[in-house]
Amino acid sequence: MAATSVVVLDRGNNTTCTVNLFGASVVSWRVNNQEQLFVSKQAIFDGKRPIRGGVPFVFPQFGDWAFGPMHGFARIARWHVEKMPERLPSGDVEAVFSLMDDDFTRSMWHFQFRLTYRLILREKELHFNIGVYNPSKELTFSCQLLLHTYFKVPDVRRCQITGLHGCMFIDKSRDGVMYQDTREVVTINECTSRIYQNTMQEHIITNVVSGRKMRIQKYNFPDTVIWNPWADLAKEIPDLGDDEFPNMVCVEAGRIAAPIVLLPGTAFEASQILQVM
Ligand SMILES: O=P(O)(O)OC[C@H]1O[C@H](O)[C@H](O)[C@@H](O)[C@@H]1O
Repeated sequence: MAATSVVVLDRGNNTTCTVNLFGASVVSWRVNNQEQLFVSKQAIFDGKRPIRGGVPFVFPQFGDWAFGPMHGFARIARWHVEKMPERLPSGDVEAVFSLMDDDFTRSMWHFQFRLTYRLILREKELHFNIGVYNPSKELTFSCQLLLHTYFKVPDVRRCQITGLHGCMFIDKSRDGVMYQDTREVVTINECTSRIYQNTMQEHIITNVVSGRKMRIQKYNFPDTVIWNPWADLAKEIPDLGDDEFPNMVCVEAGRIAAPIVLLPGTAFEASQILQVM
């Protein structure tokens, strides 16, 4: 399989979702021809480095990892197509991807696992359904899971994000200490890297493409990471243009603070729905 193999879900009316099998990274979501996701112009598609933008799949570790690459191996592993895009009776289009342990994953993480990733493209929505299964007969594992969604925005300084009011967060861009956000809506005006805990089930981001709003609904994803590198850090990221940071905001639904613990033979499910309002 070539490094850049893609699968396209096409709902008609120029509404499509493109998935790169490298990492099962969603690299495009167009609604009526309007791209909703940010992918850097400098993104590298070499089948080795994670793709800068879209929706990288973070598993089994969020952030730095002693045993493997930053944000785990799922975003740099070759996924399988479990089910090619298929039109449902509703007219929506569904595709299913999977990742199992192999020599590559076991070289970093000595556990058997199976991930299933079901995407459903609706008229103005994209559904992400994730299953994590532990097929082992003896071993329990714990893991983190996150969808590192990069939303495309005309100017991040004009975005407001709801659903974080009163939440505790770890500020990775400062000292990793815990703070509480008392703002009704969150705005971003500097380098931001925060892990908010026990966030609301729904976030709304204002001023995404065409001045519209984006609704994020999440299930079994108690945490939300907000990330924008801003000007100085952007210069240090080789696969991100120096002037691109205003056009992206990462709002990432995940399970970070309390990792998923899977006993032998058990499974975990989580999902996210993105909706253009
Ligand atoms: O550059 P990456 O490995 O893709 O990570 C990009 C960013 O992801 C998350 O949002 C983290 O909170 C940040 O600390 C990290 O810099």
